[in-house]
Amino acid sequence: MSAPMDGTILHFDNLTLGYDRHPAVHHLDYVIRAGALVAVVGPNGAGKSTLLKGVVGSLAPLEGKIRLAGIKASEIAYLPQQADIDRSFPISVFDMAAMGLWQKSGAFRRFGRDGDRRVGEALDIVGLAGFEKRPIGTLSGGQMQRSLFARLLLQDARLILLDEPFTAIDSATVRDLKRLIRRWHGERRTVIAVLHDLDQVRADFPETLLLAREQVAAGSTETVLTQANLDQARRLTEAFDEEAAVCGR
Ligand SMILES: Nc1ncnc2c1ncn2[C@@H]1O[C@H](COP(=O)(O)OP(=O)(O)OP(=O)(O)O)[C@@H](O)[C@H]1O
Repeated sequence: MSAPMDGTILHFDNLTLGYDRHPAVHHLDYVIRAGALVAVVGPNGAGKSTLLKGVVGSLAPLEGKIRLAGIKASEIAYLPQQADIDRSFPISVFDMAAMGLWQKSGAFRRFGRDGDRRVGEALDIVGLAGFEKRPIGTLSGGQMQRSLFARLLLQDARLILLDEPFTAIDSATVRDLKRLIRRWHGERRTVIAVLHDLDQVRADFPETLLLAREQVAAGSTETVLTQANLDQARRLTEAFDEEAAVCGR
């Protein structure tokens, strides 16, 4: 990876994101270092998915900024929540994974034998060798998640965003996918994952951003995931007014 060891990759500057002028995340100031492995946690509705959507550019800030440092938008890979993925799309496991190559080379390029080999290798790594021709609609939840991780592998991205990658996934798949995340971390890629299982966060993610529409705490996981901070996040999320307008803070 070409990212400097102590460089930053992503800056949130007084960031407010929302829908129809109603903020879902507001006044966030935080910096992510290149190579960091960061969990984003918080109660339901805390704005975690919204934050990732802002980073991939599918939601423009209402206020403030998201700044990428030293990377291009095309170097970001994004795994949406399972509920947001249309599995009725008639595409094979092979072609789904191969989409990971497009981002670098353009959608209509043919990849030839080298591309086919790389897709095969990625499917092998995620444990889906032999599934190449299966329509994605016939996969189990865990198999589908494995095929999406194969796509991420092929994207070869420097910043990887994962929205609830382990929700409703069997334990063997979780174990295998965690291994891939560790591999990405070892390769100095930056990984940001929205997670609900705090034991998982404590075990595998050194850094945590605790959100409740605003930042409650951020930094080393141990200092962020205290009972006091978690209680505060719950109180703030419960008290949030869904109809609130963007404030002038
Ligand atoms: N497309 C949308 N249009 C309007 N409001 C939305 C939209 N998507 C999310 N919201 C609202 O924004 C707020 C934050 O939602 P978000 O999905 O970011 O929360 P979350 O922390 O990811 O929650 P969960 O843990 O339940 O997935 C919620 O009040 C939600 O209803």
